[in-house]
Amino acid sequence: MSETITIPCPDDWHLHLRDEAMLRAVAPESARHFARAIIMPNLVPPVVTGADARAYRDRILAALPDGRFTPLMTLYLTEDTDADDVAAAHAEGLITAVKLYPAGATTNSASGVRDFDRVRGVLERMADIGLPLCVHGEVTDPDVDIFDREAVFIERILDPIRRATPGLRVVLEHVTTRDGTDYVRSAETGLAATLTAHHLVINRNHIFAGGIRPHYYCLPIAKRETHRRALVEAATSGDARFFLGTDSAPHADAMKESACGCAGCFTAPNAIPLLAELFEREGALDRLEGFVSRHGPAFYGLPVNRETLTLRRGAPFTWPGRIETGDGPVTLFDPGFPLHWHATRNEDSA
Ligand SMILES: NC(=O)N[C@@H](CC(=O)O)C(=O)O
Ligand SMILES: [Zn+2]
Ligand SMILES: [Zn+2]
Repeated sequence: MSETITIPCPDDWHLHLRDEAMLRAVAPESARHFARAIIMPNLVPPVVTGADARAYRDRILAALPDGRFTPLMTLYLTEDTDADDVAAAHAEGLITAVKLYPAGATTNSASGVRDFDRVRGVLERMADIGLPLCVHGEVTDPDVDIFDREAVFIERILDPIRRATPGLRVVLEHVTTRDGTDYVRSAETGLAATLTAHHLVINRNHIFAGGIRPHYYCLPIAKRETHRRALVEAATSGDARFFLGTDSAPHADAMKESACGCAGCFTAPNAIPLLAELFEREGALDRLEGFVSRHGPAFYGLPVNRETLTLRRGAPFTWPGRIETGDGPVTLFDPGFPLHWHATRNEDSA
């Protein structure tokens, strides 16, 4: 087995960088292993207009002054989103996608969509101009069991939207179920999915192992082992419809270790070593490059990074249990097994 692998530098197709002190602490962690990332717009207040996206992009670039990381901006879709503003932001290359949060589905989603008919015009315009829609795919109906919300969303909301807007390109974000991977495979074109590192590792038992484990709580919530296996099969299959979106979602520990803890796992620092370990265990190391470096750019119509990243297998990789931020410590995702792959971005392009 080869102990060193060099691949085009990975990209992260779903990332939360937050803002201000948290942004300054977490952005360098992503830039260590990733050349580009799709930046989620769920700030408070959200990134809704082209002007918001420009200002946020500038704050991100100010936090990463060496120019080696490109933020790919998104707009937060609301019922009042202006299709012309979206089209103008796309035309000037300011945004790469629009993000749909069903109102109330997840962290900072209060401004999201309640009535999907009210965003029909924007979705049609996006289909016309080829701008992808990234979707948090969970229904918010409290009568639907939390473990069923993704499957029900696909049937009740996503499939009808895709049928009503045939040219719309959609990324079903952070897929957590076999229903999700099956649905993505059912479409020949125009549909893809991101998979996180943490959902490839934990199932729902991990959240309750010996007590409640707030650092394994994220949305969509981890599902049964059979679903985790479906995600691992999709990630390691070589199918270009599946690619990495870490959904690295830092919250200060005080916000997670609380009577009503926030959802999100912070995985930016160890997602790539973790995926190398996982793909190695699955006998699929040769497919890691497609999953982290090639399938995402292919879907978004962007070039693969010319810069490379080298993975070296060695002594177990150690990372701090938490990083310090201006908002307090943030605990890193612990996969619960040792990681042996050390990743380094190379200065030279391939
Ligand atoms: N994934 C999460 O559990 N949390 C994300 C929001 C999201 O991606 O749904 C966050 O912003 O904290
Ligand atoms: Zn989400
Ligand atoms: Zn997210």
